[in-house]
Amino acid sequence: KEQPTQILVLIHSDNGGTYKMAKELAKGIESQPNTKATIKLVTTSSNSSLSTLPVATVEELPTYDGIAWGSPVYFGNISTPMSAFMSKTVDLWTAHALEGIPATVFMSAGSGAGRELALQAFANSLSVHGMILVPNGIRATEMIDNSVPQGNSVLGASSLASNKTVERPSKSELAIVYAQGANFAKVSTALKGTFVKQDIPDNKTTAVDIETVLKQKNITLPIAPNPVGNYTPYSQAGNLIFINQVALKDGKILYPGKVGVDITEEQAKKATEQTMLNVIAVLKTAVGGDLNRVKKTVQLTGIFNTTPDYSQHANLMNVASDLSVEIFGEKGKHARGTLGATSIPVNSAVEIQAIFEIE
Ligand SMILES: Cc1cc2nc3c(=O)[nH]c(=O)nc-3n(C[C@H](O)[C@H](O)[C@H](O)COP(=O)(O)O)c2cc1C
Repeated sequence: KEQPTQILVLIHSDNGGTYKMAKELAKGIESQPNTKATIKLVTTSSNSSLSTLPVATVEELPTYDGIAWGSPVYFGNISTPMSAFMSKTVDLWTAHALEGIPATVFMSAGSGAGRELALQAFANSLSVHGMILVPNGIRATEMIDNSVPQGNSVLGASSLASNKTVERPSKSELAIVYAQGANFAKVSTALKGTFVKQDIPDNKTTAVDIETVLKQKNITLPIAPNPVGNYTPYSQAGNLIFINQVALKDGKILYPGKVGVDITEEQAKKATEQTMLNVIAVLKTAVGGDLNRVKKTVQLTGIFNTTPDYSQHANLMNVASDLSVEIFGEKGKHARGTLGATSIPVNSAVEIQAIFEIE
């Protein structure tokens, strides 16, 4: 049997409107023989009900037979996270990697103000990549209920999410996006094999999605602790992020005290792990939720509450270093310092100071 036509439905969605459209588009795609639609986000959604959706990497885009792009309308344009994702595709553009791949666009708007401008703006970016734009024309408009406002557009489906005369996306809007998906699948299948799948230069092809790594390794990030003084949870200077954390867990210090006196080394390691998870939770806030933007762990400094004769700081700190490498791979390798202190704020056994480079 021939390989199925693989179509990526690539979206940004925070309130879920774009996602509902994406699901219907995917149904339309899969209504066609031997086609498969995969919905992925450009970045983790702020909506917890979408938190299980996978996040796409830029590098995987040229591996599909077609890409359907979906975004909320932001001021008559594509949304900021969609735009940020698009900005990461320069290497693909240089490599002509998306040339000739079919693309189609759909959007969730609020009032609908500027939505056709926004759909067109989407198409502008995709034209720069030389993708084959597949507009929707007046497909399925004969099925729409004209007694309520509808988000139909010849460029691609849209939804008037804040017009609540009917539930949104409305049945009519869903019918249009379904028809768009079905047509897009036909075009993608027809054009399969007419474009050369490119290898992407440099080692970026091996990039892994950090959220997937966290899930695979069963690592749950805590909620980033709030500052308790006149300072910020992180500070950014250029592309560098500076973070300092102690072993706070749910508002209390995990295993407080002096290593070897109040707590065992095993407990100190648990405290170190918690501290490093706090660091990464804050880092996630610093990169707007997208840990794939972390380019490098630059340096980690571990300060431990120890007796004057203690010498196994490195052992304790390995927990934090291992976690960095486990999560970020090669990019997680770093320079490191460790030292002992007679006391640490709020009687934490450990404090970690961290510096990361981000893109
Ligand atoms: C910063 C910002 C700008 C927006 N600008 C527009 C706009 O120009 N026109 C419009 O119709 N809706 C606008 N909206 C509303 C969103 O497009 C709308 O809520 C959309 O349905 C959200 O999609 P989602 O449910 O997938 O997150 C804007 C929303 C935000 C947050």
